[in-house]
Amino acid sequence: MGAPVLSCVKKGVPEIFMDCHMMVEDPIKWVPAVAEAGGKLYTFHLEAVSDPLPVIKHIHAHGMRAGLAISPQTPSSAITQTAWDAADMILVMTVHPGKGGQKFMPECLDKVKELREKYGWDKDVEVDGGIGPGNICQCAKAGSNVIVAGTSVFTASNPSDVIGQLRKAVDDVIAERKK
Ligand SMILES: O=C(CO)[C@@H](O)[C@H](O)COP(=O)(O)O
Repeated sequence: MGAPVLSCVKKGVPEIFMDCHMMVEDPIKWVPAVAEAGGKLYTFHLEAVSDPLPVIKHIHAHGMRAGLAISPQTPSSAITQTAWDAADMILVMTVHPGKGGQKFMPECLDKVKELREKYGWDKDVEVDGGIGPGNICQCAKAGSNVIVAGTSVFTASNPSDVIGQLRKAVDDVIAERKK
């Protein structure tokens, strides 16, 4: 899905917040087009760049929030303090990026825990891949507060009920942590 599709979605739903996960080789290249199309959060892969900071600066200069993603093979230690401070969100993939419908990899949640222990709660930590009502509590307890769910929502007989369950699990953990 590229910028032309984003433009059409934005036209149909003007108030939409488009979180754009860019699984591309040269992420800096697509920043202007995605911003122009109405993207609000531009997430790119750490594995695709030698230094994430220039890309993050470019994203911010185009008026978007910047997300930094790590794939299952990349350790949490690859997210440096500088990268954490510069990004608005870290995405910890819980499947190998590429397609929906894959099996959730629970071991990836250790990285969410490590990031929270090391850096705290001043940034969003998103998880993506194989997530649904059956594993959302694990994700939320590990420290993720932004959830991507495809198959579990789109194949549900009542998608809004599934979304409600995902939201509640995250909200409950956040409320518990604030006590
Ligand atoms: O882009 C990706 C994986 O590459 C994800 O966004 C998935 O598409 C999420 O779908 P499910 O894993 O929830 O089916």
